[in-house]
Amino acid sequence: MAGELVRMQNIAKSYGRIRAIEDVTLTVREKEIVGLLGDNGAGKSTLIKILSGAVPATSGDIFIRGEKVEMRSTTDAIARGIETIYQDSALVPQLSIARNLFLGREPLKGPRFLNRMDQARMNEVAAELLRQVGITKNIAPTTPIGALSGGERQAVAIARAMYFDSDLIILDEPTNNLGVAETQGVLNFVRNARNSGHSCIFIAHNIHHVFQVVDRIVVMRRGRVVADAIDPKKTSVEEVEKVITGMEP
Ligand SMILES: Nc1ncnc2c1ncn2[C@@H]1O[C@H](COP(=O)(O)OP(=O)(O)OP(=O)(O)O)[C@@H](O)[C@H]1O
Repeated sequence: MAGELVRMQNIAKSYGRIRAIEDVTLTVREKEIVGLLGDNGAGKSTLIKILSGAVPATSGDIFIRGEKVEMRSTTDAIARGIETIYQDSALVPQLSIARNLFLGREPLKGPRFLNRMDQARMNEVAAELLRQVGITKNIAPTTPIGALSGGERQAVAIARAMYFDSDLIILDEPTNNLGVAETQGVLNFVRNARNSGHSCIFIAHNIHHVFQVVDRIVVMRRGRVVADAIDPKKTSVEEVEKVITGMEP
């Protein structure tokens, strides 16, 4: 079995007097796709915000490949190989696809002190990535992000995480507001992510989408993990719905 990539151990988070999550332990193995499910307010977003460095935990520890780490900012998390993709993920609509792919990590050309971006190289890599993530329509790397559909934007954000070789890609509701074909595109990217050696945490309200791509389902309810080893191949959507709502016998 593949090794453990991430372990969040006994994590708690309070916002003032509100306990958003309590004593949560979550692990993700190498090349594993974990589906994180739970009703509104169950604590899913809070948990992944802690892992992505966006908010600090009140208590608990995070380990990456067994080493204890501090996630003080999203930059810390990205440096540790954890990339989070939200709906409309930090892409700049006015900038081109190529510029968005390299945002903050642009390749340079000529002497370093001139700080000149290598536009041709960015376009070349972007064109190849667009092909890899299945944007086969004739979209040039110089197209502004603002001209793309929701699904195509997700594809660009996922391509970015894959190109910079993030170990763990967190997708928070990536299929929200997407059409059928675009949704299938995103689900394909997730499958490809595993095939190319990445791990994912996939959060979606649509359980059917989660069932299609994940290796294991974790369910949160009222700030706690109530199930963490559900195999989607061995259960039904209805059974998982019961766990989510707390209606199981
Ligand atoms: N910034 C905040 N300040 C105060 N309370 C918060 C804050 N963020 C989240 N909470 C509370 O923490 C709890 C967990 O919320 P969280 O957003 O993590 O749940 P979720 O499972 O992601 O829900 P959803 O599916 O609706 O996004 C909720 O009770 C929520 O109201």
